[in-house]
Amino acid sequence: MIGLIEGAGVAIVGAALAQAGVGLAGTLQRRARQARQEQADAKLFERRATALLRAAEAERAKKELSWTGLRKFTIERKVMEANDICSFYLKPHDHKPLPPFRPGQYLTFQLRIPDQPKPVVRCYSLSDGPVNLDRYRVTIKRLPPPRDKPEAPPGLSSSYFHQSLQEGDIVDVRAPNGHFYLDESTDKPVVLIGGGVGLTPMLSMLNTICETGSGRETWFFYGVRHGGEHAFKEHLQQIDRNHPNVHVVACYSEPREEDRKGVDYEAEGHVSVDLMKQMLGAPNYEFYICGPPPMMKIITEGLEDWGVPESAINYEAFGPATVKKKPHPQPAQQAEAQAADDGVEVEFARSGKKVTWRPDDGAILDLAEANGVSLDFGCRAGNCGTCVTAVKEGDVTYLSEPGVPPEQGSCLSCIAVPKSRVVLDA
Ligand SMILES: NC(=O)C1=CN([C@@H]2O[C@H](COP(=O)(O)OP(=O)(O)OC[C@H]3O[C@@H](n4cnc5c(N)ncnc54)[C@H](OP(=O)(O)O)[C@@H]3O)[C@@H](O)[C@H]2O)C=CC1
Repeated sequence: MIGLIEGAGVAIVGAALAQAGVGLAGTLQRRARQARQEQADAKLFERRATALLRAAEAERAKKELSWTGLRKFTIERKVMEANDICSFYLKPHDHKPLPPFRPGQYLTFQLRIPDQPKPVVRCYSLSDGPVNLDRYRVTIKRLPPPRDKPEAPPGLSSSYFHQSLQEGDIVDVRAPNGHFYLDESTDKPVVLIGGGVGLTPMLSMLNTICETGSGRETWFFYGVRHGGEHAFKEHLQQIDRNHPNVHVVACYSEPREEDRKGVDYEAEGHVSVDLMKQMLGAPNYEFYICGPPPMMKIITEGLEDWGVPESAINYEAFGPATVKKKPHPQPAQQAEAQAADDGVEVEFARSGKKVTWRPDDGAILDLAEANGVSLDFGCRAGNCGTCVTAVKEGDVTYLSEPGVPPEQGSCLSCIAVPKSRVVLDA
């Protein structure tokens, strides 16, 4: 009996110990989880605090070091990155420090090109991060004639950069500018999308994410035709290898025989929203896009259809066919929109031309060019002010917010559209 009781006692104590053991293990596991969570929170807090400090310091340095008007820069180095794509490393000729910029911003150049009656203004994205700032870098593709118009001249300023400007030459440059830049105040997962030389601002963002040690989940989808056009290949593959939070996906639309899938590139075809759906699963990312206009249009629309809110889609467009987001007119704007659909008269007074504008014609600058009226332009994004044109009659509205609003009675023709009949001094 005693033996039985003793046996039962041992069993009870054993069970109690086992239970205590389970309880202890559970407690230890909970504590370990808690400690890991606290560690992760502390890391996140540290990263955010560092990012905020860096942003405040950058803002201070920018105010102190930025310049107005033109500043002289020496082309220190020219580096070919792929067929027809060249990087230009620019050192300030005055040897003074450079202001930081936001990853995604661009420089505006005022070029004195022989045989051109006026200085030519062009904007090129900075292609490196703003972390080690002893020089700026822009990467420029020598623009060939359009594929469907081989007889047209190649890009004026990109040819000048590639063929005429040499190491040691001096160029006039305005301070970094632009509204398209990476939001560094958040840790939200981000998707960068680049096409062709449109990879330049994305590279600036990607380098910043890596150089600042941000642990932010980052995807970079970019498309080129083949290995011959694959600029920064080794650099991007190295980033993909060395940063577990960063995933780089290269797509070739026309791979050559020697291009190896899985080695040189990851996917065949265009960068597409379908590919992103496969690889990302869900659309809860911040998206940044820069590339050829048809790519920007199709991807922007695809992302909206996938449920990405408009506020999470950021894009850069230099060039005539900017992305036109789906309009959501207020009732009061319906009549105006309808009138615009029916056509609005635009008169270029000095050229003696009257033409009808419809929404598909794009900005007034695009309309002018399509009708043989020559207007000056620079950034084609409403920032540099080169395209300012006097409005003699009527009123305009803008496709995107002007960087610097023009004087009363003038408009930025590169992003302006007529509200009603307008007469322009052009
Ligand atoms: N900061 C900025 O705003 C900058 C903007 N850019 C812009 O980037 C553009 C890049 O030009 P470029 O290098 O000549 O580009 P490419 O014409 O070489 O095109 C690059 C890649 O994009 C592909 N592509 C074409 N259409 C689509 C589409 N609908 N969807 C997905 N992919 C597509 C092309 O495929 P395919 O073989 O079918 O042609 C090609 O693989 C320029 O138009 C310029 O305006 C460039 C630099 C800076």
